[in-house]
Amino acid sequence: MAHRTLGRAAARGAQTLRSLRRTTVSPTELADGHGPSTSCRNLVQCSVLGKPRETWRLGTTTSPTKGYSVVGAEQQHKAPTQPLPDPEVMKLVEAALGPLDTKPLAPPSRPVVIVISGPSGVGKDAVLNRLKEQREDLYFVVTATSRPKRAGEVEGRDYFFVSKDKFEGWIADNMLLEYAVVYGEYKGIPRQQVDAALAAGTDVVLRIDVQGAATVKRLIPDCISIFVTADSEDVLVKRLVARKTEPLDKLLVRVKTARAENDHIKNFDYVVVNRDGELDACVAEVSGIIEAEKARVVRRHSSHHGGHNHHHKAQGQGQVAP
Ligand SMILES: Nc1ncnc2c1ncn2[C@@H]1O[C@H](COP(=O)(O)OP(=O)(O)OP(=O)(O)O)[C@@H](O)[C@H]1O
Ligand SMILES: Nc1nc2c(ncn2[C@@H]2O[C@H](COP(=O)(O)O)[C@@H](O)[C@H]2O)c(=O)[nH]1
Repeated sequence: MAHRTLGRAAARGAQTLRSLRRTTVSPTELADGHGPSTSCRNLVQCSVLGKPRETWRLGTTTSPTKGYSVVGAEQQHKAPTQPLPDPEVMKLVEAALGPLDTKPLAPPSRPVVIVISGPSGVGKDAVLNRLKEQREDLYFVVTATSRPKRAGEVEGRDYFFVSKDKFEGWIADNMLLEYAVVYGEYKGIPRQQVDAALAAGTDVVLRIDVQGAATVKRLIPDCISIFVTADSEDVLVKRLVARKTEPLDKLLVRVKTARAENDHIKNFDYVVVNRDGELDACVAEVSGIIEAEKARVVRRHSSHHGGHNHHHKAQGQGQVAP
């Protein structure tokens, strides 16, 4: 699948970046033609010539006292050379044991459902939007709502915006995996999106409120649930106020709800703090959790099928008609 290939390429790129090492060269070394390598010198020269973006991308920093600190020197090094297997010995092994199997030794990981939840304004959308850019291997479900579209929101990207009547029709037709009334409006997960992605072997990400997370955990016990929180209540509320999407009365409801939601952290598998100004760190943590969970042997055992049996009627919560 094309997007899986892209995902693997992204992971390889991240690995390469992780393996980069910091080295230091002085301007004199550069002028002399010494230093780590030609392309590394070029990177530093970019910085000297005032192209900060080029050098920033590879993590280069400048130091007035020590010269120029460069990340990227190791990129020039070849992977350690592997000795070639002796063909004669290979023949002897195959003669003794029969043809060697080229199938992957690790069983493939079954697709997982990842639930991202947390209080309003904590940054769930911000985290997921960044994750989308990095992880083309994941499917991000677009949920449905009866809430009116906010300025800047796009149909089919942020939500499927539908009337209350239409939403209730979907409930009656069992088209929603989960639904709830959140801040007085219907929100629900179109079942078909989840089923299609899982059937294609793709991991699915759901961004839902805490009551929805509890419902999905009950329907899909082996889902990975992650509660995103902020540094403090003060930081959370400042974020919500700065977003300017709610009038004061509705904002107060969200803050009161956030207080109650925080008590539900214990029901989640993971809690991740989306620290102020450190969105990327939060995204990396979420991505790391997903990778670690997918590497768990229990998720790879082909005979284990726990979890994805969610084909009974959606259990809406707080089903007071909005
Ligand atoms: N790490 C961060 N540091 C500073 N600001 C952030 C951070 N993460 C998100 N924000 C900002 O906080 C605001 C709220 O974020 P966002 O809309 O993603 O929250 P949310 O959890 O999806 O909210 P809701 O549940 O109401 O949809 C946005 O203006 C966003 O840009
Ligand atoms: N239980 C569900 N909650 C959902 C779903 N889709 C979104 N949400 C959550 O609603 C709140 C408020 O969102 P907003 O866009 O009005 O600010 C937020 O916490 C979302 O995660 C869903 O399908 N089910």
